[in-house]
Amino acid sequence: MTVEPYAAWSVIVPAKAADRAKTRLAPAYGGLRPAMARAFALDTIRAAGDCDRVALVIVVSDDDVLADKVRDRHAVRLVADPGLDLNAAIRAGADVAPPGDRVAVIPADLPALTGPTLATALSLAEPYERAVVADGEGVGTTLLSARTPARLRPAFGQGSLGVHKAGGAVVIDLRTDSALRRDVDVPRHLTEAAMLGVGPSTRRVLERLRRREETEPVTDSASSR
Ligand SMILES: Nc1nc2c(ncn2[C@@H]2O[C@H](COP(=O)(O)OP(=O)(O)OP(=O)(O)O)[C@@H](O)[C@H]2O)c(=O)[nH]1
Ligand SMILES: C=C(OP(=O)(O)O)C(=O)O
Repeated sequence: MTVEPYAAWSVIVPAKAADRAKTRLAPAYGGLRPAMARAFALDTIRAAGDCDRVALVIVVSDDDVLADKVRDRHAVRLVADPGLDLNAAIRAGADVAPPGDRVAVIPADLPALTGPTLATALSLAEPYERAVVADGEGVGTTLLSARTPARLRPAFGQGSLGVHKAGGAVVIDLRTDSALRRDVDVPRHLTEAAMLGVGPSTRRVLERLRRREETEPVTDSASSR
């Protein structure tokens, strides 16, 4: 009997430089925001690297600290950010993916993602020319895949799920509480990700946050919020 080998996947992870990333978290977490953004990226990259379906993780970023932490990891390739926008960064990643590999892109803000969860999504996406996973709100995109890098055609941005569906991407129906659907844009999302269980880098930042909250005096106005 001939057993078909599993397809090899390249997974692109675009990550904004941490000093500019995750600005919607700034009001809640202040000075910890850059460390938090970088920790989400590190845990997302770790999960992609842990996924047994993934042959290559392509990290597109200008974040030097992040680059130093991942450059020696097995099967990670670093690509410079073209400095335009998210879709241009993804296209720069797709340009270096092996042309015969299936390719997927996930945002770098999935701190609860694990290798097996990503493997399940990639297996479900495999039969399709293009496939998409919806974020927890069912509006944005947390995974876009294509049979070849040239066919990825990323259209991330507000309401991207609808745009990707209109472009023919088939929706991969994961449970709403899948870690692959819990991107962290606002503080409530971080609470939800923490309940799912985040990776080690994000755990360390949450521990710093807890210590900071313990040492900060609670004022009357703060306690009444
Ligand atoms: N390399 C790269 N990554 C990007 C760029 N824009 C967004 N991203 C990444 O794409 C993912 C999804 O983007 P957003 O959720 O909008 O992240 P963000 O822009 O850091 O967050 P906000 O400032 O709160 O809007 C995040 O992991 C970002 O780091 C870009 O221009 N270049
Ligand atoms: C960029 C996107 O969304 P967000 O900024 O909400 O993560 C998207 O879902 O395409």
